[in-house]
Amino acid sequence: METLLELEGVCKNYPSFTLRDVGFTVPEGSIMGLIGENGAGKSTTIRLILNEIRRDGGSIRIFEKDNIKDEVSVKEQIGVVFDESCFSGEFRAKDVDLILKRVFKAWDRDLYRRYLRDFSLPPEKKIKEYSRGMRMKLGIAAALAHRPRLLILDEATSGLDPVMRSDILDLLLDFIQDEHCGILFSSHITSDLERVADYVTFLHEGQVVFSRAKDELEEHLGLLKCGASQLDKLDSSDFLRVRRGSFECEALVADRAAAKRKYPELVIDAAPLDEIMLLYAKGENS
Ligand SMILES: Nc1ncnc2c1ncn2[C@@H]1O[C@H](COP(=O)(O)OP(=O)(O)OP(=O)(O)O)[C@@H](O)[C@H]1O
Repeated sequence: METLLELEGVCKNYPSFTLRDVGFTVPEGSIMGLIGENGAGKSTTIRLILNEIRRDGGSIRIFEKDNIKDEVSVKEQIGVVFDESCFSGEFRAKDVDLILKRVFKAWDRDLYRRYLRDFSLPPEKKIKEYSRGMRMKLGIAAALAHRPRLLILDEATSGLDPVMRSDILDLLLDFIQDEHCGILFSSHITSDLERVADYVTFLHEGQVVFSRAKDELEEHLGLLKCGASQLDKLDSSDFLRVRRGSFECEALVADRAAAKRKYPELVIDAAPLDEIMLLYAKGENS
């Protein structure tokens, strides 16, 4: 199985933010979810992959080629969807067709028109007259109509209603039916990632906390809940992160089965992605 995208030791320094040593891979036939709180570095990572900003260290390989040296050829096979439409509001969907057929060698007009029909997007209407969901769907149609192997979505489902989000997630699942394709999908809507992602990379304050198969996370990580006095009696080396509330405390454990054996009297459930994010954002080291 080929690796579609591979980041190794990627760094970017801004005056008040550093993306440090970021690494993860997206294999063929899979969806990688990139999660993290606001400002964690998700968009910065995506902009580095697309060579829109200069990286300060590390390497990025797309289809096993360098993302800078081979930028033109790799971009021909990448579809990108941002959280805001990148087309002028004065354009119509039919103008996007005319523009992108000059940009991409593999632009498929029939496929694009089929997406417009399937998504109920009127080709004659100005984009500024579309709803947010319609603009998002137009972005997805445009990203898919040149038949990319790698689809990159930056917060593409945020601000959409559950029905529209569900449609888009179904479309993504459909896209990776072709096992040579893959998706990098950044979102802070953890339930969307829980539904479709095969792998999850969690960015926190510019660093990767983990990059693992979603099933593995569900199987191994655990969320322990107990009172403050009880927590103080437990072995803090078992915990990755701890959050102390006035009534209840939560601790994230790396090995749920081992923690259950050690503390059979306590409730230790699987840790949902939003709880993991919360514990890293608001909790403390044990
Ligand atoms: N051009 C820039 N100059 C300076 N700082 C920047 C620039 N672009 C981004 N940053 C900073 O980098 C940090 C990470 O931003 P980024 O947009 O990557 O986060 P994010 O995880 O995508 O957040 P969100 O979920 O809110 O979109 C932020 O602190 C931001 O202020």
